[in-house]
Amino acid sequence: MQTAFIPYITAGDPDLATTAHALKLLDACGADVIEVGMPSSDPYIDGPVIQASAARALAGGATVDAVLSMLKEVTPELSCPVVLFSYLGPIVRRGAANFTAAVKEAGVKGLVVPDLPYAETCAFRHAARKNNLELVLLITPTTPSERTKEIAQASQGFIYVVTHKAVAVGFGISTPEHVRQIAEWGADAVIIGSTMVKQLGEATSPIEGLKRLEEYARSLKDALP
Ligand SMILES: O=P(O)(O)OC[C@@H](O)[C@@H](O)c1c[nH]c2ccccc12
Repeated sequence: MQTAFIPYITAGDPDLATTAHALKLLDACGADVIEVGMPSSDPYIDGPVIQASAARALAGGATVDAVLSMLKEVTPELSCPVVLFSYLGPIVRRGAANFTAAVKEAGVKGLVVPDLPYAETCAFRHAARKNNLELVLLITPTTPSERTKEIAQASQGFIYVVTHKAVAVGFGISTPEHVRQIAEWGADAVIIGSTMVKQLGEATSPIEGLKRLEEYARSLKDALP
């Protein structure tokens, strides 16, 4: 079994033109899915690296519309699917129906809404399904097992950790050695967020950042069997 490589980047960090390049580059490096984060002003579920990255993206003018129009341009050129991470705020402001339609229009295949309470997923799933978008749900090792079963059944595409379907493991994965080890456990996918974001965020220029991102992404992809 092959373990899929799923890098995460924040849209608009440091600017949307760089994100467009980064998407093409990660696709060329063999990403199997790319997670794109919609920058949020209160990304409270994210760790410090991605929070800082979202702040830079917002300071650089990455609005919801600007992010979606960048994605609309770029997704036709990618061979791998893009999954959008968005907090509930922008979705509620636009309305679930409008938001999911705009996301679909941008060529996005799936949606992760980390602060969507499970109890609310039903209505939301309906809007997502109408637009052919897969709604990926998350569970943690402390989710009670009954609830885990329910969520695993409701999740589409993959579940962001457990049973019956593709299992994607994420949080704290940063080195080729980690990636190799997770592939040995038999996970269907590994997700790398913070350290991916650092390659762009710690660089002195977008060009240097894209170069670092490419080298880093290749080193992880090469570590997979
Ligand atoms: O950053 P890490 O430790 O590599 O973990 C991935 C995680 O950040 C990424 O999948 C992610 C980005 N935004 C999120 C919001 C909720 C859950 C997960 C995420």
